[in-house]
Amino acid sequence: MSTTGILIVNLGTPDSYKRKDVKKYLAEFLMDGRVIDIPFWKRFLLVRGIIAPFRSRKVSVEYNKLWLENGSPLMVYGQQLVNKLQGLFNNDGDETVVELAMRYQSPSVESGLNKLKEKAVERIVVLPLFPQYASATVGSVAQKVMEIISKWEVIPSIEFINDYHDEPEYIKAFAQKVEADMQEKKPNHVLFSYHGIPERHLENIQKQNNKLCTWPNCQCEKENKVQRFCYRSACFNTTKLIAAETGLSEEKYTTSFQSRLGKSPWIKPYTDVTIEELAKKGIKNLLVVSPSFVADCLETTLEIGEQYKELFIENGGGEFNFTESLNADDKWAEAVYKMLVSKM
Ligand SMILES: C=CC1=C(C)c2cc3[nH]c(cc4nc(cc5[nH]c(cc1n2)c(C)c5CCC(=O)O)C(CCC(=O)O)=C4C)c(C)c3C=C
Ligand SMILES: [Fe+2]
Repeated sequence: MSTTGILIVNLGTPDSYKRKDVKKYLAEFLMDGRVIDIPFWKRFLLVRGIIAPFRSRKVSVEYNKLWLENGSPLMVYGQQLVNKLQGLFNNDGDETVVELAMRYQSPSVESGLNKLKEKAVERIVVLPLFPQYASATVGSVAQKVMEIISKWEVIPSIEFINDYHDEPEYIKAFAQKVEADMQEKKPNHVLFSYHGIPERHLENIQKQNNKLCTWPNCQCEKENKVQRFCYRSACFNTTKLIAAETGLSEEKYTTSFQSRLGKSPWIKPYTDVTIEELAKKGIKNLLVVSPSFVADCLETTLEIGEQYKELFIENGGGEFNFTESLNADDKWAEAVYKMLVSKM
C-alpha cells in the first residue's frame, strides 16, 4: 500500500514572545507579496523600516499575555491537533503520516515536507488550516509548497484542500460551540467576525478572472451561489450555514471583518464599527464568534476578548461573550479526520 503524507499548515508564530523574535516573525510574514501586495521596494521600506520595528513592541506584549507553557497557542493547538489526527489514522491501521508546518517561522513548510519525503510518501495532501480561501493565506501556503516540491527529483501526487468553508464537519464543529454558548449565555445577538483582507485582494482575483469574484457588483450577504474563491462571499456563506445549523434567525446575527492593518480600504462591514452600532442600537448581550480562526490566537483572545469587549461596553453594551475556537478539541480532530478521509 502506498503511503500518504498530510501536511497541516497554520499561519506561523514567533519562536518566543521576545521582541526580537516577534520582529523577525512579522518581517517574514509581512514581506510575503501575497500578504502585502505592493512593489517589493515599497513593501521592504514599509515592513523593515516601520511595521516590524514599531509593531513588534505591542505584539510582543500581547504574545507574552497569551503564551502557553509549550509555546504560542497556534503552535500548541496545532501540535495537539496533529497528534490526535495521527492517532486516528493509526487506529485505522492506515499508513498515513501527519506533519505540522507553519507558513512563517518554525516548523517551516520545508521541514514538514522533508519529514514526509523521508517517509517516502507517494502522495501529499496539504491542508492549510484556513477554512475560507484567501491568496494571503491558502494561496501563500500553496505557492510555498509548490516552490519546494518543484525542486524534488520525485514529485509525488499532490493535492491542496484550499477551502472548506462549507464542509459539513467544520460547520457542525463550530455550530456545536455556538449552540452551547447560546444556551449558557443567552445572547440577544450573535456577531460572526472574520479576519479581514484589503478590498484590493478581491480586485486581484477579478484580474485573474472576473467570474471568480464579482464584488462589489454582488450581494455576498444574500447570494445563493457562493463564489468560493471570493473570501468575502465564502465568509458570508459560512455564517449562513452555522446560523442554519444553530437555528438562528436572520435578524439575530451579523457578519463583519476585523484585524484591519494600514490605511487602504478592507472588506466591510468592519467589526469595530459594527460593535459600536450594535451597542448603540441597544443590544445588551452580545456573543462574538470567529469562524475564520480554527485556533485561538492574538486576533481572538485579545482583539475580540479584550479590545472589542471594551468597545462594546464603552458604547453602552452590556454582557459580551466570545465563543472559544475549535483548538484541539477531540470533536474538531475527528471532524478534520473525516474531512481528510472523504477527500483522499
Ligand atoms: C484567518 C485568516 C487570515 C487572513 C485572511 C489574514 C490576512 C492578513 N493578516 C494580516 C496581518 C496580520 N495578521 C496577523 C495575525 C494573524 N492573522 C491570522 C490569520 C489571517 N490573516 C492569524 C491566525 C493571526 C494570529 C497569529 C497568532 O496569534 O499567533 C498579524 C500579527 C499580529 C498583529 O500585528 O496584529 C498581522 C500583522 C494582513 C496584512 C492580511 C491581509 C492580507
Ligand atoms: Fe492576519
